[in-house]
Amino acid sequence: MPVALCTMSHSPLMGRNDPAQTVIDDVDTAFENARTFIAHFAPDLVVMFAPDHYNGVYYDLMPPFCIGAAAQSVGDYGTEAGPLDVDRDAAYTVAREVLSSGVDVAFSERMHVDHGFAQALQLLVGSITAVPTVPIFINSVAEPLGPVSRVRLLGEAVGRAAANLDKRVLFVGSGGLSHDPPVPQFATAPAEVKEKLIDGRNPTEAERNAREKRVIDAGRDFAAGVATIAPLNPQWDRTLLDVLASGYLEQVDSWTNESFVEQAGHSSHEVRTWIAAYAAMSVAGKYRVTSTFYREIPEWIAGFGITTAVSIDE
Ligand SMILES: O=C(O)CCc1cccc(O)c1O
Ligand SMILES: [Fe+2]
Repeated sequence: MPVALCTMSHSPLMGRNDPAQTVIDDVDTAFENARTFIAHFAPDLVVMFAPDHYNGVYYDLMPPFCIGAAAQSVGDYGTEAGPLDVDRDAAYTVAREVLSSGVDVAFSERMHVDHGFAQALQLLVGSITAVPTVPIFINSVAEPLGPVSRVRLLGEAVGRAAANLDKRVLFVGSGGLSHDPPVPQFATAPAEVKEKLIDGRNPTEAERNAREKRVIDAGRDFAAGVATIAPLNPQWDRTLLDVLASGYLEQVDSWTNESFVEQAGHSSHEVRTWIAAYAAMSVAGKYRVTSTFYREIPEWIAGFGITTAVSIDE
């Protein structure tokens, strides 16, 4: 069965701190093209890699990776809340293959996910229940992180599992590219924030609003050039897009986690989701990137990219 790929940046600042209308129009067109691509491919299953931002997964038990056999969206930033339409059988099959490969992935019968999953599903397929999904969490914010080579191996193992599902599988990666939104860091957080990073599920409405306001304010300051967060790095982003399109994904193995932070900001680790998706795609043979959108969008605190790809031997 054929496989296809769509990777995209997400940003909950979309619609909350918008750039010029021409930029929005360009992004809308790119998403429209991605939706057309996906509709044409007609996936039976979405296998989706996405991060979390201390809305669903916390330091009480922080896995590097987790496959969900069932998942709940927390509905942060006005995204759709409630259960995703998870294909449990496919999730178990994928988990078995990944574990057999020696990648020690966590597994959940009630994974909690945030805008990293929900916004992408809503933008690409319309809702969190539109297409059966296997959600795969990739820790992209909570230190310590393993080497990015492990993410590539995770992606390959997922790709092998997908090949045995007898389904048209769309691999999705959600996150990145270069960006440094004000996500708290455990090491430097004050005690009360530390506690929220360990066990912050079900925040009060006031707590959620305060968190979201902090990020929205940061977006406003960043676009005005007065924020203290790291700049976007379009050159780094373009290099990453080139590496992913080249098919020679082992190149990322030499990229240290420190280099991601130094060159592209703390949340650039979210491109782990793109690396995993492309690695999964690579298992089916050579692939061709069929569309690439890229634009720096400081208002959304994102080097903002959208790509689609198909197998060449399809
Ligand atoms: O609320 C948060 O913790 C971060 C929100 C956020 C902002 C910009 C780009 C992102 O990828 C993102 O996730
Ligand atoms: Fe994010």
